[in-house]
Amino acid sequence: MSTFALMAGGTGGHLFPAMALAQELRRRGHDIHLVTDERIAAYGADFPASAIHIVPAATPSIRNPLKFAQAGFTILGGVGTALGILRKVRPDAVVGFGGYPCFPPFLAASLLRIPGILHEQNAVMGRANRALARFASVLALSFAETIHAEGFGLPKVVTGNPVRDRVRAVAGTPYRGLSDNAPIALLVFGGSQGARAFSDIVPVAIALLDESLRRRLDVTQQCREEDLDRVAEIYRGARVNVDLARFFTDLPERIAASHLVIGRAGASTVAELGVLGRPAILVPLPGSLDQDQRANAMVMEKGGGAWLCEQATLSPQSLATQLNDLLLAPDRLARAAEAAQSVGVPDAVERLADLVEQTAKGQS
Ligand SMILES: CC(=O)N[C@H]1[C@@H](OP(=O)(O)OP(=O)(O)OC[C@H]2O[C@@H](n3ccc(=O)[nH]c3=O)[C@H](O)[C@@H]2O)O[C@H](CO)[C@@H](O)[C@@H]1O
Repeated sequence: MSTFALMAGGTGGHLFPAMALAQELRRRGHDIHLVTDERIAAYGADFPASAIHIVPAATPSIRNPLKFAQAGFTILGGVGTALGILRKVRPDAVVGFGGYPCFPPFLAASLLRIPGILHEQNAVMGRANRALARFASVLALSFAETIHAEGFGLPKVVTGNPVRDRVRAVAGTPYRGLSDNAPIALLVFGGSQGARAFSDIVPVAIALLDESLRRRLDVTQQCREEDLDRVAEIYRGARVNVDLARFFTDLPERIAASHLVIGRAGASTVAELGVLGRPAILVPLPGSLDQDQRANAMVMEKGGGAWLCEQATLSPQSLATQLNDLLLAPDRLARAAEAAQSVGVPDAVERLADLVEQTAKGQS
């Protein structure tokens, strides 16, 4: 039995792959500790670890010198806290999943000469991971082609992005094709924090569809708290069945049950659509520094499993036209479902767990 410390920023995107790995390593009899930030309270209630350690972290902002200095002190404090934790836990290896909260503990592990695996979930290597690469023993990638993953002189292994047991439990559910006049399950979600743009655009687009399509729709939509009432009102006016929530804990089952998904293109979203094999309209989060979601969506689109739509050109009218075309073309949806599945990596978690065990034994 070995002990591993997993390090991940406390939101869904980084935390869910860490959770998937923790589940697998525990099945293999290992002891797991999680090192994260205080946001864990919202997402990590059922994280399988013998202890969850909170380490202070900050995102350095280069534009503001005062904030930059403050962040520097917080990070130094975080390294100190992490050194104390790691000396006590004595992990055989640490695994960093990216995000600035990983920075202090991963650095601390390197100071203590504990082998470190970095996992990148996106098709663009994130800034925190790039900054940490020189302290790592090996880099695990989700996509064979990952932008900015070159030049670190590190061994690289393509493992895929691990998905949680809850996703794996429904993998293999066959895609139910659309048939004439039968209900249509449409799932709309915006990543772990919801997407305001989907509340603005999707219900209005659906209200523009022909009545014959609208009455067949069963919509599930994740909405931010403040948008729930206005979105419910639009669906009510359009006489469309809808299930709205701020966060669906049973999202994997809902993805499996859907005919079509409208989503952002965060790394776990794309990995889950692949493992479950469901067609999607992907609208990458605009304005992010590295355009990581755009790169993730492009992998899925290239594989034939999704249609990439830029938010800048998405309007209720354009979405209504696209939905109308797709929902009246069951064959296109079924082909895209199959193509999405061929992009998925269902055994990513085993591959990553193998790599972690090998690295701890010094075999990587
Ligand atoms: C705004 C932001 O920083 N986004 C980043 C964040 O995405 P973010 O965390 O939003 O998105 P991801 O797609 O990676 O993860 C969302 C996760 O939440 C789950 N889910 C979502 C809605 C719901 O109601 N229920 C539910 O369980 C999904 O199943 C999925 O597992 O991390 C990703 C991985 O580094 C990056 O690609 C994103 O760019």
